Order: sequence, then structure tokens, then C-alpha cells
Amino acid sequence: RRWKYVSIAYIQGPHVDSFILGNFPEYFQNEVGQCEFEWQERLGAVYRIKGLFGEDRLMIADPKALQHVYQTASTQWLKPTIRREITRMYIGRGIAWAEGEDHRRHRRIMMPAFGNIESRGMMPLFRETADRMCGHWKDIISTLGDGKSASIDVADWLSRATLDAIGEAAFGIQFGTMENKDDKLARSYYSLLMQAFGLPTRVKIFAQQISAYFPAWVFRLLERLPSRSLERLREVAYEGNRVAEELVQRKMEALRIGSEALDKDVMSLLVEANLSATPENKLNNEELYAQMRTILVAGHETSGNTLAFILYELSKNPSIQTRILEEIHSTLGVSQEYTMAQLDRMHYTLAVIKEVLRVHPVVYGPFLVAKEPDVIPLSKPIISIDGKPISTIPVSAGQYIHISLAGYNRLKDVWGEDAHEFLPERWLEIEEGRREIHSLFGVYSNLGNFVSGAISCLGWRFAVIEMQVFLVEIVRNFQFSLPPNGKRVIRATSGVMAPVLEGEVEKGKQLPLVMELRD
Ligand code: HEM
Repeated sequence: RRWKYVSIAYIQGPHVDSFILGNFPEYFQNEVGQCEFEWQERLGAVYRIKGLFGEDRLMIADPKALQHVYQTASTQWLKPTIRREITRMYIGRGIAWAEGEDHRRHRRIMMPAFGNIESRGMMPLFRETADRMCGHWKDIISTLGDGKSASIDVADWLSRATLDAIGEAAFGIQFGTMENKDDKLARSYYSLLMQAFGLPTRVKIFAQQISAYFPAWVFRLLERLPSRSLERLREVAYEGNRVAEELVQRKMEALRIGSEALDKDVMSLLVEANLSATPENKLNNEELYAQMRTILVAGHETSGNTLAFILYELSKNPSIQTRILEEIHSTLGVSQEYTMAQLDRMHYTLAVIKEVLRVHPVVYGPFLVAKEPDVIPLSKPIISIDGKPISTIPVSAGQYIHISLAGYNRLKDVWGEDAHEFLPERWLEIEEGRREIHSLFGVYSNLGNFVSGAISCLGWRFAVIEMQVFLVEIVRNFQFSLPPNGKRVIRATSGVMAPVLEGEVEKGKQLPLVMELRD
């Protein structure tokens, strides 16, 4: 029964130009979401796309189907070999690599470090890092600008600042990336994803996609090849392990001698949880090192790029900056200090963050493979190529599915007819019961960004708090706008979606904004 093939050829799909590459060139070479928005408008929230050599794959944005795959039937759906192997190569055999019961063991140990109280406790560390970044921006304005304003590549700064924030909050280490301290670990992780996987050519798309059919042992042979991207992965793996080992040993020693002032960073909590776990639940040293490297990668460019898109949206909408500033003043008065409870009372600021997450999901398209035959339910029937309504889709073991998080976050059936509009007010309407979200999917506010269920993002609270703090600090110090006659900002596909400039794609991630000191 397991290997019985069930065709999905009866499901409608977009036109294909290339038998060899299928729909991948459109998907990877256009701006994030561009194809999916057009496809889902025409074909519904689930449709068939072509992989290499005519292979049929499903693209899924339907909330009930997503809930099924990530929650109800999560044990049926696996991270494909290519995903696991690449993860193993650059971050090791940690939680993002682990599968099934093994994954549950990793997650049980890591969960306590990412709870509500623990994440809220990180706020002062984010505050300190955000303050430092604003201080650097002020220096740039007074030295390189006209004393009042200057053009600053905020994407680069936010990338460095979020790396420093992870260093402090997750490991209790000062990377000093913003101060250009030559930290080898930070340097090797800095903008890793963009350089290793960014902006694929047709040849690169073919190479990446064909490797989805390789068994794990082929990756182990290939990873020894001399190539720039692989070289970078090796460098990162080596540096990551070196520092992780040193750090874990230090934390264990502190616990062993019962150090009074036990650190409250994520890694200390993790080592602590591991020491008190039963033997069969414990993580070994290699796994602990891999968790540290996972957190570095998972928590750095995701938050940094989302913050860059927040500033991008706000630079187009000065009235939103004003409204956030008013909210800061009305909540805090003249005080420079604040508590987490005060941040949470800034409903409009939080609404802006949620709306940017919805419109600009930096993790836009994970993919999974069926371990067993499964039947995927849909919240709204789609129409087959011969005109019949379909409300469930049977699939065979080995069926690949692409999760359209960009598509889900803009689905009109979930968010309303204005799903494509950037409208922070929608979140206030939802809060006041004047608007509904028609979906049960998503660990945070029904957004697709952090998915949900067994492999949902562990760091979502951490990320949201980090964004709250950075946004408050930036808006109360600066007003900002797009440069006059600046190039159009493009949402580039890469490991994590990043802002790049039209005509300067080869330069990689950048977002120059005119930052002006507030009076
Ligand atoms: C805006 C910021 C972030 C976004 C959009 C994001 C998104 C995601 C997504 C979509 C996944 C699931 C990937 C998959 O397996 O399909 C994930 C997993 C994960 N994220 Fe995040 N993330 C963010 C920030 C963070 C931060 C700040 C941390 C840590 C400090 C973090 C730690 C993790 C970990 C450990 C996992 C693996 C969970 C597991 O496999 O059980 N993330 N994230």
C-alpha cells in the first residue's frame, strides 16, 4: 500500500515553459510571492506545479490543508532529505535536522528556554543592542551626513544588530559585529544564507533541484567538493562547532560548581534542562553544539530581514511613523525606560509588526515530503482540470508539497478582499471583534510566518519582542524615508527573503534609507 502511486495530474496548475526546470524558474527568479499571488487568484489555494522533468508537486496555501500537514498529520510529513542534509552540513544534527521521536526529544529539551517568561526576560538585552545601533546611526549622521540626516543601509545594520542580539540573548556572548570586532564566528555566520544560496540562476536552480533526488550518502560525498558555497558552509560548520564546544563546556562547568549567578541566556537554560533530563531524553554534546548553531542561523537573518521590511513599509508611510511615535509618547510619557507590559500596551505598534509579517514573510516557502500515503483536506473546494469540485486530495508516499506561506498570508478567504493591502488597522479591528480571520493555522496570530505544530518556530516570542524593542527605539530617535530617485526595492528569493535593489541584484541585500534625527 505504501508505494502505490496516486496521481495528482487532475489538479489544475500554471502553464510550464520548460520541461526540464518545470515552474521553478518563475518561482525562484521572480520576487517572492509574485507567481503564487497570480496562481492562487486563478487556480485556488491548492494547485499543481511542475518540478524537474514533469514531476507533479502540490503548492499549498489553504488553511485547513496547512493545519493538517503541520498539526493533525505532522508525523506523516517529513523534511525532505535535501533539507535535512543541507541543515546537517551547515548547522549539524540539531533540532532543525532531527525527525520524528528524535525531534521530539530535541524539542522537549529546548522548549523551556523559549517560554513566555524566558523570552520576555530578554527585553533589556534587545534594548541595549537597539540603543547601540541607534548610537552608531547618530555617529554616522554627525560624521558622514549633514549633522541632521544621512543615507544608511539599514538592511546591513539590522543584520549585524540582530546577530549581536542573538549573541547576547541566546549565548551571553558579545559578538560586537556592529563595532566590526573581528569575531570569526559572527563573521562566518554573517549573511550566510544570502551568500550561500541567494538569487539562483537557471543552472543553480537545476543543481539545487536535482539534488532533491539524491540519497543522503551522495551529499556526504558531494560536500567534499571544492566550491565557493560549500567552502563557506565548511567554514561556518568549523567555527560554529569550535565556539559552541567552548561555550557549552563553560556553562556545564558553571552548573557543576553551582555558580550563584547562573546566566539566563537561552543556551544556559538549555544546558540546565539537559542536565536534569532523564538519560533517554538527554542531548549529547554534538547535539548541544548543533542547537547553538541552529539558533544562530534560525534567529539572525529572519528577524533582521523582517525588521528591514518594517522600516521599508514605514519609510513609504510617514503617517505610520507618526502614529507609532504618538503611541510611544502616550504610553511612556517622557520616560526613556519601559517594561514588557508597557510594550504590550502599544497595540498599534504591534499591529504594524503583525502586518509586516503578513505582507513580507521572510520564510516564504518550506517544502515537505509525505512519509506515508495521506489525504489532505481543503477548507474550500478547488476545481479539477475537467471541472469537478475537489475537497480532499489523496497523495502517495514520496509526494512533495511546497508550502506557500507568502500565498497563505494574502489569501482573500482568510484575510478578506483587502488581503493584498498593507493595513495595520486590520489587526486593531480583529482585536475589537470587528473583523475575523478565517483560519486555525499559525502559532502566532494565525500568521503563516512561524507555521504551527510540531516543527513550528521555537523563537517566535523572542523574535516578536526583539521587533517591538527595535521598532520603538528606531522610531523615537529617527524619522526616515526612501532616498529621492532611489531604485525600486525587490523582495529577493534567497534562503531567507531579503530586500535588494532593482539593477543591483548582484550586490545582494541592501536597503538604503534616509535617516533623519528627530528634534
Ligand atoms: C521573524 C523571525 C522568524 C521567522 C519568520 C521564523 C520562522 C521559522 C519557521 C517558518 C520555522 C519552521 C521551519 C520548518 O521547519 O519548516 C522555524 C523554526 C525554528 N526557529 Fe524560527 N523564525 C524566526 C525567528 C527565530 C528566532 C529569533 C529563533 C531563536 C532565537 C528561532 C528559532 C527557531 C528554531 C530553533 C526552529 C526549529 C524548530 C523545530 O524544528 O522544532 N526562530 N522558524
